[in-house]
Amino acid sequence: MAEITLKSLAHTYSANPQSPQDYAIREMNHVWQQGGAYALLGPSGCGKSTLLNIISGLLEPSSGEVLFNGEVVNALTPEARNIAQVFQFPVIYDTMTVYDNLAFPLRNVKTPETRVHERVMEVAEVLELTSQLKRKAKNLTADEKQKVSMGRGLVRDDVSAILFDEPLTVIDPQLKWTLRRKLKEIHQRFQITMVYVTHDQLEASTFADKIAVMYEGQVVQFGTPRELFETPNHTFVGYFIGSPGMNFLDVSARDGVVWAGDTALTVGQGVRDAIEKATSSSIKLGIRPEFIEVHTDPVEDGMPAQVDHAQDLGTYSIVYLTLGGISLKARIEEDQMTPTGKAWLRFPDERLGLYVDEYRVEIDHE
Ligand SMILES: Nc1ncnc2c1ncn2[C@@H]1O[C@H](COP(=O)(O)OP(=O)(O)OP(=O)(O)O)[C@@H](O)[C@H]1O
Repeated sequence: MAEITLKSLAHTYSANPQSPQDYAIREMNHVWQQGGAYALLGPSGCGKSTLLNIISGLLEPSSGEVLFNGEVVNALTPEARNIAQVFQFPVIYDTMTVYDNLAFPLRNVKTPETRVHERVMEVAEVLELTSQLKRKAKNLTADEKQKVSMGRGLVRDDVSAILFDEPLTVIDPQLKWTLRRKLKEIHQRFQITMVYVTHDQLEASTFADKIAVMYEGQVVQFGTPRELFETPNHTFVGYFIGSPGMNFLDVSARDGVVWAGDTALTVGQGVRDAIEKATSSSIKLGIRPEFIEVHTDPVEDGMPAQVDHAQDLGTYSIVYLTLGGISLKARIEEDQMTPTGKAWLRFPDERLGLYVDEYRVEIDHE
């Protein structure tokens, strides 16, 4: 098992990189601690697979170092790094039985047969493959094949880490839910460092204790699911995490008033001071749909908004609003009145995030 450190790591596929956009991984420093359950979350093309392949040794980084327990492993092959990797699509031997497929990684490192049997039976049980062990892999369904592929990744308990690259893509939605829980269970049982790549926030939150959110080749935040929700460090995290994502308003301060376009916002002194202090031309206030107070009647400090429409999602509704010229989404619970025509909004100060040049800055709420 290993702690994995990425030191000044960068990667480009371009022979002649000219700008940061030419890098699939922009220079980063990052540590995956030994025994942690991590997710690497981000949209398509942000560099997740590139990073995973650099860690496993399938790809050599353009610059920087990968360290396992403090030792540089850049020159080591994937086998020498002792990493197990589970890919999006099954990697199994069709002509072998399920048992032999699961046993393969262990036999490959000359594990005694009694131990092979123990581990194969243990992993088969967790993945509910026990009744399939004698079947030839080629006769399995796509779901079953991927379970075997995952089992092959999980069967060795002496690996440095297990890397999963969107392993549930081909799995039926109902089974996905079960397998995510199983993976978590396996992690708790074996305490192996696991990094799980996905573009699905739900998948990341169910599996991982901590999530690294990637955007344009950078880890823009590394935190618990709760931290990513409550205090996104970057506008992208605010937008990407949550359903729907965070609302952002371009703001400026003039004559002691905070403006979003031509609309004066009612915000506290701390927020106003922080906006006045910011020197950039890119200043945004962020507020989650869950935290906007929506009133059906005028309230003190309530900002009048137009209600465009509401979407009833069963236990809650999403209300689409326009404040000044700005579109906002608010989430209201089922016991709350859904406004029609007009609503009055309040932004609780402690729920507002201030973003300067896309990164969150502290607000002094005193
Ligand atoms: N072999 C390659 N040659 C050239 N460019 C590549 C190669 N592999 C990836 N890229 C580019 O590098 C960037 C990062 O790709 P990568 O596959 O790592 O992202 P990702 O987050 O894993 O995306 P996805 O979820 O779609 O797999 C993208 O712009 C991609 O087009």
